[in-house]
Amino acid sequence: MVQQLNSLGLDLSSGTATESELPATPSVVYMDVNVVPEHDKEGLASTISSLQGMEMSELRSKQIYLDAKRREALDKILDIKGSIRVFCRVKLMDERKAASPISTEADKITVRSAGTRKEFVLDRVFHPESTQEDVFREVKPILRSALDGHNVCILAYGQTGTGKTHTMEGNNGRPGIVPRAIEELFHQISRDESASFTLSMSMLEVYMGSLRDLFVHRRSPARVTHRIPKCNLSILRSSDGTVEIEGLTDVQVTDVKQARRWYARGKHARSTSWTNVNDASSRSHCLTRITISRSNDAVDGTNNLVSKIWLVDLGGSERLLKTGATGQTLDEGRAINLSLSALADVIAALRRRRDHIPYRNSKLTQLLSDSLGDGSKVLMIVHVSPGEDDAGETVCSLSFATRVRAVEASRELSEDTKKRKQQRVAELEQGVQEAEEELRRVRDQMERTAKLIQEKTNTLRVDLRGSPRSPLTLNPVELDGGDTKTAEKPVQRARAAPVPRFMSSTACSRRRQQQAAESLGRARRRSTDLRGSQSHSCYQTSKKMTVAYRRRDPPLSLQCNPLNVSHDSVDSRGSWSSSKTKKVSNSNPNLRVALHQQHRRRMSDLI
Ligand SMILES: Nc1ncnc2c1ncn2[C@@H]1O[C@H](COP(=O)(O)OP(=O)(O)OP(=O)(O)O)[C@@H](O)[C@H]1O
Repeated sequence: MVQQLNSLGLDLSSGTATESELPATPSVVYMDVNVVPEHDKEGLASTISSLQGMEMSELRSKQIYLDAKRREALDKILDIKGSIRVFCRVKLMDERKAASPISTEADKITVRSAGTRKEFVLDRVFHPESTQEDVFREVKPILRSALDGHNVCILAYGQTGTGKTHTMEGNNGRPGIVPRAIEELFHQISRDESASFTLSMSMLEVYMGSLRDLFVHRRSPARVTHRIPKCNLSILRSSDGTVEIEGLTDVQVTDVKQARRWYARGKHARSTSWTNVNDASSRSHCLTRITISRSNDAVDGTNNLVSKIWLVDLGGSERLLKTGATGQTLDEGRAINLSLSALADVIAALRRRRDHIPYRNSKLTQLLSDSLGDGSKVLMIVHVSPGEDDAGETVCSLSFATRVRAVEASRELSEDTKKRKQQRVAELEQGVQEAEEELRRVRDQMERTAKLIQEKTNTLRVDLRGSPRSPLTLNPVELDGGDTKTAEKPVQRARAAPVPRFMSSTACSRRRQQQAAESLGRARRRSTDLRGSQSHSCYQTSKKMTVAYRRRDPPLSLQCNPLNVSHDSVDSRGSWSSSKTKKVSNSNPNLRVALHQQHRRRMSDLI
């Protein structure tokens, strides 16, 4: 068998057969059936079955192995680097200002002020001239681990005006982490054929301890009293620790453009809410959640993983230091103070591997509780001002960063150990790169093999159609994989004819044919269902949608709107227009069905 495959130019051991090594398309040679002796036809059929069976299954096994190897190496890298990492970004210095009291090194920042000198060691320090690209380069690997099934949390922390929003959102010319992450995720899933992915998005704001959905429709202030029912969402926690927010709008996004439009809408709602509640900009936390459903059916048909990425623009921390505030300002200051302090406590407890992690101390930590702990990857970017006037607050922010980091590793490690760690990381990174290259080669070979199978199958079909000797008159519709009903009669005729043994259908091929017919029937039924269906039926087809997305088919999303929010409610400017077809779905597929009735009730209140 191996000899047979090798004679076709497919080298299983190396997996590096090239296009030129593959045999020329034999269809021209076999157009005239008289040229194809019976024993050659048998050989062709047995080659097809070998390619379908042995070759493809070997390639698939290799793909699974390499993917596992790549993920394992990536996990090890993140473990060595630490699953909680703290970066610092120093804001670009205003030219008019005097010399900065801050000096930076790759992982160290020093603040000199009022005759004192304080040094802080972090995982990475970005100097004022660092670009958005520099920052994102360090963030990128963590996104890969989200696609591999880990929950990820990226938090921007710092005094008001130090560039948290600049880092997370950026602007048109210099996009920040969120738009870049969206683009990167779509780029990675388009290349990763080891699994199918579906992405969905939510945005919310934590203000004074209550949660507000940023994707929800808002009316003019005069009608606000009737129209903002989703400003105090509840947090649900399942027995396995998974967190879900009851009634939070979760929109499935099938491409970068769509995701960007939703993000623009969320940002817009956030700024509007600031205006509504008077200067709340630095008193709220803005959270963007991207949920990734990974289905490994492309490889082994078993695993289904759901992971999420939280991208958090935290409220300004300077209010922690302010005293003498009264009334609402004092309350807001307290709310921020409490939630940031609770966050630091949680991260410090996790870092020190404490038994009890105090998640319940704030809404923010409750929300993030399944994305901060074991198996999750956390990245906090602490923002500081380079100005002399802000030196006090800078020291406070960096002390907070150090507390979060709970220096247990790098600073206490000897230079020798540090070097060994770096070397190990470099080796693992090399391993990841090699596995990715090998995966690309395997994917190419799978494509070539599939093409070859198709060509050989076509050759046999052409032979049967065109053969003056052959009594078979197979229906072209059936031959081309068409409607099984229309193909039924000719197939029966074919059965009755004296078919060569190798051409008679096997139990396996009959089963495949049966499955194809069933899935065609299912697809038709589903597309009919979708026209008037509820959210859950759309989610059932999400896997198919991903496949369609990959193949650049006409967008199925136009038939199936898995967001439960009508597409026409989103215009190109990112503004919101009211639509009666708008519905809300829960973002956690596991809770979706259970919560379905509640959502419908909530939305019926809305309409
Ligand atoms: N690294 C940087 N390079 C250039 N401009 C920056 C940088 N960081 C911040 N800025 C600019 O400084 C201003 C304030 O930044 P930004 O709004 O991001 O601060 P913030 O920390 O999010 O404030 P707040 O807490 O009020 O939301 C913005 O105009 C922003 O474009």
